[in-house]
Amino acid sequence: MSLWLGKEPLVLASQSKARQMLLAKAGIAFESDPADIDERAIQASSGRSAPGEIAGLLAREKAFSISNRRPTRYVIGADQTLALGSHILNKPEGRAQAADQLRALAGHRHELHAAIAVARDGKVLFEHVSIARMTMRPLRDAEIENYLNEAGDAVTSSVGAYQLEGLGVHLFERIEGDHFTILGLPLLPLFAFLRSEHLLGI
Ligand SMILES: Nc1nc2c(ncn2[C@@H]2O[C@H](COP(=O)(O)OP(=O)(O)OP(=O)(O)O)[C@@H](O)[C@H]2O)c(=O)[nH]1
Repeated sequence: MSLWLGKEPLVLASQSKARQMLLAKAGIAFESDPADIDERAIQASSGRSAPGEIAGLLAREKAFSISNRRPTRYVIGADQTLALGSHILNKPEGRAQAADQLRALAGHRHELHAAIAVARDGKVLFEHVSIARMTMRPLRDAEIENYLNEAGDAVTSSVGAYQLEGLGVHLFERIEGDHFTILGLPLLPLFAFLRSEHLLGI
């Protein structure tokens, strides 16, 4: 018996290499079909400020946008929002912004709100938001520069300018939350839902 029992592969509405890797390593047959939505415009027009609500809204919008053009397919949308107190940070656009973000995060605890939504034929069947709490070490400017020299452009593909499973581990003194939430795809609640839909063989 294979692991994925769906008639057709899952559709992951994401260009995120981390999310694709997590599904692939979990043995799930899927196709990537990134949602081309304007996340910042949707966030701005939503009037929402709570990080979990923003992440949930964007995950739903991504799942909807792909589900409406992939009839009968189970589509996963995901989004991750970083909250430092009441400030919300998005993926840094380049090295300078990554350095600024790390200077702001260093010595403080921030939250990662990771949302998923599963849609089918334009209807949301499941949604969930998980939170991880990340305590970053105090960092001298020289440490930040050294980290950025070593980590390179990869820092712009993550909302906090780090890949925890890589060099990002050096930035932290405490982590509360599961690995999948931190990488942006809470697999445990997602798989519990898919199992309830008899789509998983384990
Ligand atoms: N590899 C890795 N990726 C991380 C980590 N923390 C956050 N991310 C990634 O940061 C990105 C958060 O930005 P999002 O806007 O949610 O997603 P995206 O990368 O734009 O991709 P879409 O799903 O297509 O919107 C996701 O790709 C997460 O996988 C981490 O510790 N390691």
